[in-house]
Amino acid sequence: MLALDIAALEMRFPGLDTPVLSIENLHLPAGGGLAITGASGSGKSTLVNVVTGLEPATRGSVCWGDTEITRLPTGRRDAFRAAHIGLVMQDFHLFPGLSAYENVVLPVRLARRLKPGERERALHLLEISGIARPGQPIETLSRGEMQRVAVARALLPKPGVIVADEPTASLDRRIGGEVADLIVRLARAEGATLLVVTHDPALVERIGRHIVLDGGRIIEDAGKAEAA
Ligand SMILES: Nc1ncnc2c1ncn2[C@@H]1O[C@H](COP(=O)(O)OP(=O)(O)OP(=O)(O)O)[C@@H](O)[C@H]1O
Repeated sequence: MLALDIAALEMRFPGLDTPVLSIENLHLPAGGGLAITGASGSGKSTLVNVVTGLEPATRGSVCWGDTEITRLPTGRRDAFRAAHIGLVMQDFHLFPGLSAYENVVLPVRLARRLKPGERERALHLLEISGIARPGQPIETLSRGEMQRVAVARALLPKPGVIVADEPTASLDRRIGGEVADLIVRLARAEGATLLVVTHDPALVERIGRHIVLDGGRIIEDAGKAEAA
C-alpha cells in the first residue's frame, strides 16, 4: 500500500486561461480510500490521469510513497503505473477473443513471465470475484461479470494502489452495488490504497472519505477523520 501526497498541483491546457486542475494539498494515507465526485468538466478524469502518471502535470508534485511520479520521465512513469497501480475503467477495457482468465493475466504476460503462484492467484481472484468459469470467453460474460474480471485483473500484480474511474457507471443499480462492494472489499483485503471517481452515492458512502471538485479545485473534503 502507498500513501498519496499532492502539493501545489496544476494542470493547464493550451488555449485555456485558467488551470483545469489546481490542488494545493491532498494527503491520503496508505491503505486509505478516497471517493472523487464533481460535475462534468470539474477535473475528475484529469486528476486520475495525473495521479496515475498517464499525463504529466504542468506544475507541482504527486508522490506515491517515496516516489514523486511527477519527476519521472514518461517511460518510468509507465513502469511505475504497471507495477503499482491497478486500473479499473468504466468500460472495462477487456480483450475479446480471450477467456476471463486470459484477460486477467494478459497485462502481466505482456510485460514479463508469470511468477510462480501468479496463475493460482489469478484463478483465486476470479473465484472470489464471483467468476465461476475462468475459461469462459470474455464476450459471453454479462457486463457485471466483465467488470469483476477487470477488478481481478487490476489486483493480480498486488498493486499498492487501485484507481477506478466510474467503475459502476455502465452497470444497473443492483449489479453496480455488487461491483462497488467487491472493489472496496478486495482493496481493503489486499491493503491497497483506493481512489474512485464516482457519481454513485452508495459507493461514496462505502468508501468514507470524499472530495468534491469544482473548476479543478477541491471545494469539499468530507469523512477524512473516519476514513483515516
Ligand atoms: N487535453 C485537453 N485539452 C484541453 N482541455 C482539456 C483537455 N482535457 C480536459 N480538458 C478540459 O478540462 C476540464 C476538465 O476535464 P475532465 O475530463 O477532467 O472533467 P471530468 O470532471 O472528468 O468530466 P466528466 O465527468 O464529464 O468526465 C474540461 O473543461 C475539459 O474540457
